[in-house]
Amino acid sequence: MILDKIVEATKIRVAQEKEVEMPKAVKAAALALPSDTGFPFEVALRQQDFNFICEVKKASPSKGIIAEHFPYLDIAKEYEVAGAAAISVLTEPDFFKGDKKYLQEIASTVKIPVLRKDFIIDEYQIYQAKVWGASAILLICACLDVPTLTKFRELADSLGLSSLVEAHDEKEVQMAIDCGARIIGVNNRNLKDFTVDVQNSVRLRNLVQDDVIFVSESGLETPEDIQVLRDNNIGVALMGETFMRSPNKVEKLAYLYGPTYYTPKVKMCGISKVDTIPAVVEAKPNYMGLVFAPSKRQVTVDQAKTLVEELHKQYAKTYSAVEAPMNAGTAQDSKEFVQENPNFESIKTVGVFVNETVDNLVAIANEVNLDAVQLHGDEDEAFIQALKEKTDVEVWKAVQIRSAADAEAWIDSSADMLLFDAYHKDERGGTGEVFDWSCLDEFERPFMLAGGIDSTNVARAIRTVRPYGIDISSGIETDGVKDDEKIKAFTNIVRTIAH
Ligand SMILES: O=P(O)(O)OC[C@@H](O)[C@@H](O)c1c[nH]c2ccccc12
Repeated sequence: MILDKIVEATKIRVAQEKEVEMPKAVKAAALALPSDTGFPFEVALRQQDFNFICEVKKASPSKGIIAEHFPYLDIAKEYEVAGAAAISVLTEPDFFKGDKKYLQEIASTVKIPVLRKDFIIDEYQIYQAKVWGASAILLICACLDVPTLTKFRELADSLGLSSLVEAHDEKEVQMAIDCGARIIGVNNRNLKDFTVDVQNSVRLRNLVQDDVIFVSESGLETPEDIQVLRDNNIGVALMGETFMRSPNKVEKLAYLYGPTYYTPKVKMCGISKVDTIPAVVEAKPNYMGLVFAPSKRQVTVDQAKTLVEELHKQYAKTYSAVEAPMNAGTAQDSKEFVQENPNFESIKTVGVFVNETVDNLVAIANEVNLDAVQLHGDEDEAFIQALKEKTDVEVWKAVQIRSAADAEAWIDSSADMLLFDAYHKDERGGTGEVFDWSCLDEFERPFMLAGGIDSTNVARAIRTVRPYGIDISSGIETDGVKDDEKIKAFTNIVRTIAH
């Protein structure tokens, strides 16, 4: 049986590895690392909607070589961009052509948690996983007894590593439960004869309580497969081969998720140079943000005026010729055309302010021709109401989020839009920090999501938070300067995943 062979080979491998790196040293290195990790692997798998663990796998005993060309780091980065919740990396060398360096490099490159996929039979391998940067390990019920599973899970816990405990049948699911697993994976592939049956995880789902994370593993290929899992109360899929064989993993994951049924608005914020306008016009976000408050992206009223004029001029030049009908001769015709063609909707401009007076806000909004003002300071509800009496431009309120209550406090605000950002005790925004989006799970009002959004997390932001819109600033910059390529890449990702 293949599993026995793999376990035998693993024993030999571990013995050899212990010769090279002394168990004592590996253990000490693991213990020197922080154990208060917050178990990011589990947090990731508990996000709203459905979550994918995408696997980096060069070969397998059942399929032979899966990826001749194996740019493992690019594959992992693409998984992250695509919106994977976590990445699984094979480190088993003899049957799966894995390598510890794949895990080490991937874990130090991506921000999402990484699982060490191997045949763990010795505590030594758990310390290794920690040292190499994993957030989780795999424990296979077919290789270990319950006392050992328990011991290994507890060791992993003490290091801040999560354990995905893998089962294949009723008996093994019971073993997983008995060892106290918080994550149980049911393998659809029988490791004894390689047969695959996607229904296997569905069949065993009800044996496991709802507070345990349940993962369906192996042999998953189509959106229909994923739908079957969803319909059966399974929220996580672990997939390797299907992704490894897909040339475009962002498209593949979007296809497996299915339509988002909406497209979030995009606001590109902190535009401060005329040079950036062509890229903005080309990307066609819904909003362009100009920062009037003190910031490295601050613009003066005059600069803002020039930027807005330039935006409107270049926008008209780029799109009107192509999209407006030939007979849109009169101003009235063009206006009607614009009204009837939502795609033609121009890019609106939003000014960002901190504790500015009502009079100044009104004056600047008029002079610069802003469509909205976004208040990032201590402005309260009374201030917003006073401002709304003096102007027709939209009033947006930015709120820093530490808890669900911070958002809930604004649910009845008269602000036209709320924008949620990371909390910072000194800064008013644009720090590039991501906050705990689950604070917004129960929030029932449209909002813009801000705070450290970039190409690597926007897919997850859209799928898990479903915000009315996305606000991006540092995520489209390189070294503090807006980057045309990042603007383009970000726009492409949003278009690929949201439809
Ligand atoms: O490539 P697939 O069919 O999507 O399967 C991925 C993963 O489930 C599979 O690689 C796997 C499941 N359990 C394992 C244990 C060891 C090695 C590999 C595995």
